[in-house]
Amino acid sequence: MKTITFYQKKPGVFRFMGWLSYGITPWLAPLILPLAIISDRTAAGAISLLSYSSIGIFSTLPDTRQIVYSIHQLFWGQFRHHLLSRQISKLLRETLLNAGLVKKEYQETTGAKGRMSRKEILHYPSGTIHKDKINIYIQFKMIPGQTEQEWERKVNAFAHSLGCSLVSFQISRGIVEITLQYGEIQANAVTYKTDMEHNLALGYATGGKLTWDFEHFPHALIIGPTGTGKSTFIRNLLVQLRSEWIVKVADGKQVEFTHLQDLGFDVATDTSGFIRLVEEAQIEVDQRFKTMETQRKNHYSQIKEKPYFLVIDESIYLLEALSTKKDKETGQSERERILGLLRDISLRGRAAGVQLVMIFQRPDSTFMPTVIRDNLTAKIVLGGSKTALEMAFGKDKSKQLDSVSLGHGYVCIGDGRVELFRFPDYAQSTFLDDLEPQRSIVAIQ
Ligand SMILES: Nc1ncnc2c1ncn2[C@@H]1O[C@H](COP(=O)(O)OP(=O)(O)OP(=O)(O)O)[C@@H](O)[C@H]1O
Repeated sequence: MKTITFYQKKPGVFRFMGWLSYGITPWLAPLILPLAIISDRTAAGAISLLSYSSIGIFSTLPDTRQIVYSIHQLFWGQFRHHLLSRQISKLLRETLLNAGLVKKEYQETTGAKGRMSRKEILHYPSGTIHKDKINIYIQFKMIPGQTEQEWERKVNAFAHSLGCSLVSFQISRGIVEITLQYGEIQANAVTYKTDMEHNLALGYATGGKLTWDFEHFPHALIIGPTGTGKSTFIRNLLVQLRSEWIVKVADGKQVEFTHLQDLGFDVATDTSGFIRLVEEAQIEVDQRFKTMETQRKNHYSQIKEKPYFLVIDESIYLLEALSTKKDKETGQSERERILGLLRDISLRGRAAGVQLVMIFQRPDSTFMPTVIRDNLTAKIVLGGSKTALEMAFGKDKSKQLDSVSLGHGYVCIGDGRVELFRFPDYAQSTFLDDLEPQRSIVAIQ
């Protein structure tokens, strides 16, 4: 991680000249040093000439060229670093000023002819800046008298002025922390699962592979409007579900995952199939709980059960199709009954090892009651529409989040912070090719 200096005031020309001289030290030193230490000018000139000839020869020989370049970089890099600090500081000072986050003071002076003049003095907050290959981490100390709200309202301005996207924003004890992403998160490689751990890679965040530990943070909620890469993202998840785990898929779109049937998956494509899968999953929860009770255990792994996944794609289509007519006996409609079962799975699924992965195209509280939503502890938003972000992460956490480009999303696991991540583009044909050998092993067994 590199540190960038934040200049509260525009650095002067002397500082610039100082860094420039430092940057060209390897080229200036052979000229100045001999002259400085040897009083005999002819000898100094000869040493200088010898040094330059050596540098010239070293720069042309393939074996030593790299050494000369590295020495040059060491010094010149510092000068460039100064230029970057100047440039970023300038942009930040402008942003702070335009955002009204600068304290202004006026100084009145009386001139020689008794004329009064008023000078504006600007006090910028002190700050530190760090940078890695992907993010810029900015920390400002609030000026006494400033409020959190003043900063919150303007935080996006920092992202816009630096041409970055906002990754996170936090204020604590007068310290404002802003993380901006300027580089690309690389997510070229599909993650194949090679271990038995009860976790799945969701993609890549700035710190590397992003893993969802579904044992501790059960159930996933995925929201992504059409075209945001939902199906691609699900393929990235499905390919990691180990063949010995139980996987059921309700496919509301009736196209996306239907062909998984050919590979031995239990896929439901219509309403009755969807109802069956939800009922079965809830019965599974019940049965596992009963077995755990009789064996005096409290976790499904202790009764030798495997993780069970119920993946519901396009949940709204499936829930919408359910009848809302109240049953005379139970006083409950079919939709209410199924939502009740889903709620039960979401509440008791963790101990039983039954995981819900619910995918929505649009956020809609009618089909995603708060109680279910709150129990889906891994929340993922692709695309990043404001309503989707608010529904998944709540108003506070989503306030400063911008929409993201294709292949990116935001994730929040448990009570953690919202993180930007990227997932690989994963073609359907490759996915099916990848699954074929896995499932045929199960079929042979
Ligand atoms: N991670 C990614 N990087 C680059 N392109 C991607 C990525 N994920 C998906 N895409 C591209 O975006 C397009 C839409 O992807 P996908 O079909 O998965 O989206 P979707 O949200 O399921 O859309 P729909 O709801 O219309 O089916 C595809 O052309 C796909 O190649």
